[in-house]
Amino acid sequence: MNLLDVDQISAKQINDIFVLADSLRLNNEGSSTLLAGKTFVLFFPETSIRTRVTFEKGIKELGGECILFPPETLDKREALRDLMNYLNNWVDGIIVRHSSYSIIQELAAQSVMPVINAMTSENHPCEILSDLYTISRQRENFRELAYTFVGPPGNICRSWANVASVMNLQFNHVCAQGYQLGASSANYKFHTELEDILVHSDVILTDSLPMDLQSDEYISKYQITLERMKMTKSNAILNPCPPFFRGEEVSGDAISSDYFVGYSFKKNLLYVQLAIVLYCLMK
Ligand SMILES: NC(=O)NCCC[C@H](N)C(=O)O
Repeated sequence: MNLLDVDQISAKQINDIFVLADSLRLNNEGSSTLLAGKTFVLFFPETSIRTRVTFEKGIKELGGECILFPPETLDKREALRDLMNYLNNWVDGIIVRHSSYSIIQELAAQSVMPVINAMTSENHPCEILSDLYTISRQRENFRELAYTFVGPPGNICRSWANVASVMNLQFNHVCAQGYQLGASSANYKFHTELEDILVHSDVILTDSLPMDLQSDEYISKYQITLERMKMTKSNAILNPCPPFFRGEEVSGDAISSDYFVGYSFKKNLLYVQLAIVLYCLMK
């Protein structure tokens, strides 16, 4: 199977991926040859760091091989259908970061092997599944928490909204008027007043700001500062999507505080992405 976005898999499948990630994390014996003889083609821009390091490291640790191309390789004149029908001869999986989600969907439609979306402009399923996995292993009541995303309705916001609807989570989106992701639902509520919703929030999520939101007016109203984090529920956490920018969507004092869950929070990207690879190969 493919992993194109979180709203294309079920809550049970997400749970199965999380259980697989547990066993990889706890380093079950014999796992080191699970991908022996398997070859993965990766399409990543040179600027990708975390997602690529963890996919490549994980695949190699389980005995698999990675062949890396820049995503522009997919923008050549050759029809993707032709490219995929050649790759189908030799390759066991495709992992692709490309701005265009429709290119990834087209690759998947032509592929006999799993295609995994490693981020598009529309969505970022692997990152969000990894974040939710980490929260779920730190907080047993993760399904009852209030998740508040403050920022643009981009790829990170959209994948959080999608996972919220699959897992039936309470997801708040806070941004300026006009930046709503979609209609309100049981799992998606849009707000323009940050302070009003912080008091009901357990997990604060951010993404970097596009140019049109990098104004003093927006930043003073919506930046996550230490003072604002103090308004949240007890035990609340701040999980900014990297790369994050101090002085823009988050303040330096919020990042230096105990609310920031830290760099180790992303450690599970390695296990969750590998679990996704193994799960997609099995199904
Ligand atoms: N760690 C990552 O994979 N970063 C995600 C960056 C998300 C950001 N909205 C972007 O599209 O560049």
